[in-house]
Amino acid sequence: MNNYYQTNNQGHLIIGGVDALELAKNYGTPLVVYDVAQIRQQFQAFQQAFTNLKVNSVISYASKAFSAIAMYQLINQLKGHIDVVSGGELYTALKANFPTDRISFHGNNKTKEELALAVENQVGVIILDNFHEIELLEQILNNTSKRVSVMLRVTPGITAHTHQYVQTGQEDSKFGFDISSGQAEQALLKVQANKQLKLIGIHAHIGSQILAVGGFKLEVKKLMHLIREWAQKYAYQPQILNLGGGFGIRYTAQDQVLAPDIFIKEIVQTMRAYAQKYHLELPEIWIEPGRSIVGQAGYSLYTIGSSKTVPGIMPYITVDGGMGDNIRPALYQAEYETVLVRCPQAEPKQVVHLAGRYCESGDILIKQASLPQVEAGDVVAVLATGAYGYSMASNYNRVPRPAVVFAEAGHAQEVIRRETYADLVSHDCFY
Ligand SMILES: Cc1ncc(COP(=O)(O)O)c(C=O)c1O
Ligand SMILES: N[C@@H](CCCC[NH3+])C(=O)O
Repeated sequence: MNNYYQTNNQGHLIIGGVDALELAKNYGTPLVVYDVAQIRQQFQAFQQAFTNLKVNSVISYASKAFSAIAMYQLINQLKGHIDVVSGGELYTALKANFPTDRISFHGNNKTKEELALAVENQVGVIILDNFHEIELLEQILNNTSKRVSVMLRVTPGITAHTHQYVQTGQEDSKFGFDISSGQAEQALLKVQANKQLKLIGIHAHIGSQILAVGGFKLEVKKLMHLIREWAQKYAYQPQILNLGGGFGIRYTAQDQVLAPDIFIKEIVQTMRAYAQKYHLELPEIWIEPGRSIVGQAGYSLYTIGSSKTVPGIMPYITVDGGMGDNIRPALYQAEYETVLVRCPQAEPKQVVHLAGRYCESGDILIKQASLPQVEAGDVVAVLATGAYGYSMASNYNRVPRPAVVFAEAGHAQEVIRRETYADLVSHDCFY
């Protein structure tokens, strides 16, 4: 079969050494389960890749991919950094007692309150995205003696080879200071003019679910060129180059994935070559992987309910979740694979649309999914749902969001409890 899931001696799917049928029985479905060892392995693979190349580096987990107190605890155990993009993610990290000096604060429209929360909690670095934000931060620091470390997010003018909705490095992007029009340079001057802002690095992020290394090499080239220009013109050289995230994962057999060490080796080689060519010191390299840390470690378990068969039309088999817990198929036409939990290795016998339960025709989790014979009550697992699944979940149709379980070494623990109907109305007020 394949290496993307494991089974026990009863032939059932296991996740983190725990029988997935037991997980479905004990915690109910839909259920999101993470194989924690896989998260650790991915994170450590990025750390090790830099260590092998003797490069100073930071792996900052992009927590928008999956944010939870337990997840921040796990990254802390691994001595990693995190990036947060909202007051809510920051608050969650604070609740997890995540060391604030290892937090990067991102976002293209941080509010004054969010920036103040970041300053008050002494986050490691605020990644500045636009002029409005620089002004807000200056207002917060005014009349204090505080000094804040910042990076500038620049848009390098690179169109990553990925879905249009997850491209971010092209000039026509809502994120960051554009390099070619001179905005990035203006931002540099503005930040340098304020002694309370300490510019420690330059940041760029070209997009997400990128499966080839070419875009990253181009990014390095553009950024090293920029650094040379600023070194010559302003005698300024950033100590850090933050290349963002975007490393792609395997969703289906079509995705040819590169291992972290391949990406990192190519990136570092390119950076070393430009550092030598431009007579620059090699900056410390930061990356912000999100999807590649949690994506393949996550599994969504669903119970099959109704089915519909019309002669001459592909059958629909419906599960008890869908776009409320995984919006990605509807939003990006994302593709997934599914297996029958009681027997993942069973021969496929039918091709069906695996539909969700929400009141939208577009709520199809997998179009043309290959499945063995299944019946109502069977549990299926959709694979590689760990990134941007739960984190983008909604209460559409007032369906409670699922529970999330961490499984490791044969032990399972709920890390986010399932929402109840009472939770759903807990913010409603009588009129
Ligand atoms: C600034 C920044 N860093 C990191 C990421 C994480 O990307 P990914 O989950 O693709 O690794 C994103 C999202 O695309 C981002 O916008
Ligand atoms: N939500 C997107 C990724 C967004 C990356 C954020 N900058 C996805 O599911 O593919």
